Formats: sequence, C-alpha cells, structure tokens
Amino acid sequence: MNSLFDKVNQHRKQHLPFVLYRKPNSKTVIGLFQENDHLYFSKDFHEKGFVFAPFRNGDVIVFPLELSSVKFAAPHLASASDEDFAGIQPDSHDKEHFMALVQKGIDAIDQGLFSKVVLSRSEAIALPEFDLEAVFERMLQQYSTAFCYCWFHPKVGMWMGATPEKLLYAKENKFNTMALAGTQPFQGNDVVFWQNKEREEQEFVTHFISENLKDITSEMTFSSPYTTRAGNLLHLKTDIEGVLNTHSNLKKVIDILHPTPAVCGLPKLVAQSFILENEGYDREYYTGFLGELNHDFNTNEMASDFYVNLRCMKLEKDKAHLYMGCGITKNSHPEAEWEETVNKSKTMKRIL
Ligand SMILES: C=C(O[C@@H]1C=C(C(=O)O)C=C[C@H]1O)C(=O)O
Repeated sequence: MNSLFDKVNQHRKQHLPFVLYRKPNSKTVIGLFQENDHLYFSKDFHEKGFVFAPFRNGDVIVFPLELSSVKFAAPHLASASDEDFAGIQPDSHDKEHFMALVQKGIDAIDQGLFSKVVLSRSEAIALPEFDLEAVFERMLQQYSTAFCYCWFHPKVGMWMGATPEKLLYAKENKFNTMALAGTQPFQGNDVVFWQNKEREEQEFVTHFISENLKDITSEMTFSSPYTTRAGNLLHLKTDIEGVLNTHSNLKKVIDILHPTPAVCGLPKLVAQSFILENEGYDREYYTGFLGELNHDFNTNEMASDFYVNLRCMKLEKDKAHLYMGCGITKNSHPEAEWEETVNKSKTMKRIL
C-alpha cells in the first residue's frame, strides 16, 4: 500500500482528484488518479472511467480513463474482529426529529401517497485527528465483502464508504443486479428469522426491478431471497441476472434502476419528492452510485460495475458526516427504525 498512498498523499497536496476502491471479496485495491482538477460530467454514460453520481437526478461526475493514471496494491490485512461495538451515542434531539419524520412517512403511507419510502438522517462527528491510510485499511479489513472506497475531488470533497449493495454490473448484453432490503443486527446465529415487514419491504424492490426492466430485457432470472451479512448487520437479498435486448443501453437501465426502492421508495417519484421535502438535509452523494464505467480496471475489458453509495460518510477538515436510512412501510415503528439507523451508523464509526 505504501507506494499507492505516496501517490494519494501527493495528489491530496496538489488538490487533484483520485479514487481508491476495492471490490467485494477482492484482494486488489485500485487507485485512479486524475491528472488535472477539472470536473468532468458523463454524457449519457458513454465514457470510460469512474463515475460518482448523486441521489437526485443530476450531474454524474466522471474521472476519465484517458486523463488518469492507474495504480494497484494488494495489502496484507490482519483478520477482522467480530467484537461488539457501542460507538458514540447520537443526540436525543436527533432521535426525536427522526422518529417524527418516520411517523410522517407512515402517515403518508396510511393516506395512500405511496407504499414505501426510505427515510434517512445524517450525523456529524468530530474528528480531531484523521489518518486516511489507517482508516482506509481498517475499512478494508473490517468489510471484506463490501465495495470499499475513498473518493476525492477538490471541488466536491472527500467521501468514503463500505457498501453492501450493487446497483448494476453490465458486460455486453448481460447484466446482474440485486434487490437488497430488510435489516437486523447480526447476533452470531445460523438461523435467522425475518418478520413479514422486512420480507414485504424487500419484495417491493424485487418486484419493481422485475416489472420495470421487463421491456428492455429478453431474459431475467431471480434467486430466492436469502440472508446476507454486511459487517454487523444482516439483510435480505435476491440476486437478479439477465440479458438486455436491442432496445436497451446503459443509460436506459440506470434511469430505471436509480434510485431503487431500496433507497428511495415506491412509486419512485412521489417517494423522492417526499424525501426532498421532508428529510431536512441534502443527501448529496449518499444513496447515489459509484463505480467503473465501461472499463474493468483489472482486466481492461469493457464492463460497468456500479454500487449504491451506502454506509458512507463525507469527510471535512475535522468532521465526518455519516448517513444512514431505512425503508418505511405501513408496519414500521419509529423507535425500531431509529435503532436501525444507529446500527447502520456503526459501520463507519467502527473504523474512525
Ligand atoms: C438506506 C440504507 O440501506 C438500505 C435500506 C435497507 C433497509 O431498509 O432495511 C437495507 C439495505 C439498503 O438497501 C442505508 O444503509 O442507509
């Protein structure tokens, strides 16, 4: 990692953009270093490079391959600890505020406005000392099955995260994605019981993907939902794969999938306006997506590999802003949803 971090430190000093990332279950860290400080935006996902997209429909930033240098590292990491972690306690004000927001979401569902909405909050924590290399290494070590990244642009800021959720992998006309939703803490048990509320919440996502990709695919297969672990949390997941038909292209698939009901809600547009009007803060890149665009940096093949930006934080000089949310349905309880966000906040707190 030393020479990779030499390059990172050089880039940070010169205020130049870079991204470091490691794919789920991979041992290789890839670094992409843009050699000027322009902000480039993707035009219809035709470029090759690395994209970083916000939650709201808007400008998708790309680090273009032809303007960047690439470096690899294969760090030796100690094995992760499974210790329970209490973390810094959030403010009681935050709790009241978030529970009132969840209640408002439940009321809107009862009134028939939508059937699911994903509501979130952000929490700032002081970081008097921050060692990027140490934090990044702890993230790799703790979350071997996540997509781990650190992204920086001098005109946007620094973001870091360890997300369990793939948005889309596409190569030629083949693609795969997932429906991930439903959360409970991992308690070391082999047998896991899921309530109907979580099953329903996850089914919404699978159903949405199946219905909405129908017109641009010629084949699609779905696994049964199964339990998957992300750090100290468990989720329900369905794997989805298929073949895109000739009416399709990357932009069309992304426009359908992003933002999925796993991070926004159903129907998408009403849920999204409810979020924008009521959450009371700007999600920016949280619940956006990021990843390789039209280029697999390991194999140099043409493929795209995007992840949803979850379990992430925005880093400022002496502060980190953590982001976490949860799916609200008619059977949600504000207190339980609050606890879920507290558990999700530990993903980043644990490595700081
Ligand atoms: C919104 C987040 O996670 C999403 C919401 C989940 C849920 O509601 O159970 C589970 C996984 C993610 O799709 C987050 O981590 O902030």
